[in-house]
Amino acid sequence: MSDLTSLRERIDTLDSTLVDLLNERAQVSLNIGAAKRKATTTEYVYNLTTSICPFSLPFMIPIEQREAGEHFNNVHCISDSTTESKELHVYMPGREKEVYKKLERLNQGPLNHSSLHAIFREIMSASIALQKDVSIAYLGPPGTFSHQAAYERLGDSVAYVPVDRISAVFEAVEKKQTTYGLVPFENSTFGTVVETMDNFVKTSVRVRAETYLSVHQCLLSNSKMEKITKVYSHPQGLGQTQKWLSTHLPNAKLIPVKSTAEAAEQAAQEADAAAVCSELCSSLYGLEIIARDIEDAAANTTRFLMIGTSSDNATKDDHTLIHFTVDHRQPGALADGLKVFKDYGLNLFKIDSRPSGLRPWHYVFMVECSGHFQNEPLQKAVKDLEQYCLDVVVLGSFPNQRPQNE
Ligand SMILES: O=C(O)C(=O)C[C@]1(C(=O)O)C=C[C@@H](O)C=C1
Repeated sequence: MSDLTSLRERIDTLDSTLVDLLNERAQVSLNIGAAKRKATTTEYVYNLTTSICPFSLPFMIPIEQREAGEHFNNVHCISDSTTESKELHVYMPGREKEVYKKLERLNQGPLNHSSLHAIFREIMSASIALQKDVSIAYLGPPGTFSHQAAYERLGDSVAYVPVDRISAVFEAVEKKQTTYGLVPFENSTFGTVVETMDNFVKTSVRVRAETYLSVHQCLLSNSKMEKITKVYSHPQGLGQTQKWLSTHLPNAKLIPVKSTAEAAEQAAQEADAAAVCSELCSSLYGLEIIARDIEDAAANTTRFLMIGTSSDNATKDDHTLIHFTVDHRQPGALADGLKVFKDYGLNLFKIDSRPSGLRPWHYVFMVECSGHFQNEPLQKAVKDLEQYCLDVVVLGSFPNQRPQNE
């Protein structure tokens, strides 16, 4: 027998063991699904009859009441209680983070970590789909960076639903048309995605997970570089490549559209047009790659948030997103409000403000801090913050997934 034949026989035997093991794992996952279903029903009955959350007010007051000023001194805490616990949550970002960490520890090679990660991404994707039909809405059409980020997170076994605006991602989750949604939150070069922020201020969805994607922009077109007169992209795409575009295409008209993949779709239909988008759009929309890696900053990364109807349970390393409006009539209210995070040892990572939409020069502040809303320090901080605010909304907690070298 040749070496090759015997080595292939060895692979055949191992494959057969792998299939058995994968199915054994899948059966355990089905049992986990059944256990979660049972726990969900029990938890629901329990939470309806007891008040375990210190802030057990409804999560979000209707926008009409806010506009009428009926939102003063309201704290809305996301708890495991009432309506949200009726749902079976199969995507557990905290548990997945633990699984991936354990795999890295166990892995002695020759498989590298990222190959093992990709294999287990698909194993867990299949596992999720066995427990429940899962779908995720993203800013489409197919080929956007949102699409890629969602796929990297949830793998091949769930359904991907493209929508045409970021607000439609929120809507799909709110109306339970999809299980989850994925929205771009901030880019390391071009900053906060304001459309996402504005939707967070008026939504009832909760943050479930975060995910980071290295973003490499390409210039795609079916025209030669010297013939290009217009460039389509999402404002973030144009923003992340502004130096490159002003150097290489100083006279081109820059046209913002709703997404990078829509830009590719548009550029494919017009002469002398190009799109700033992902390389993937080249094959999806039939465009040539004119230039690769045209982002102005080498480590161009976009951070996305996965939204759903609830957050996952606390892990050892979580972040929480909160928005609040301060009472301007109290001097120093914002400074006092921010100090509560320090008082409870909670690190502040990010603070943004947006017009509240209620009246001119009135702002909603969005902060991201360490900690989980299920844990005492954050619960106490939120309670103290209430003293300085007209309204406090905890948007959710999620495991910290920031790449370690950043
Ligand atoms: O541990 C769970 O809760 C599971 O549902 C199992 C499992 C897995 O296959 O390992 C599947 C999906 C979750 O996102 C995390 C883990």
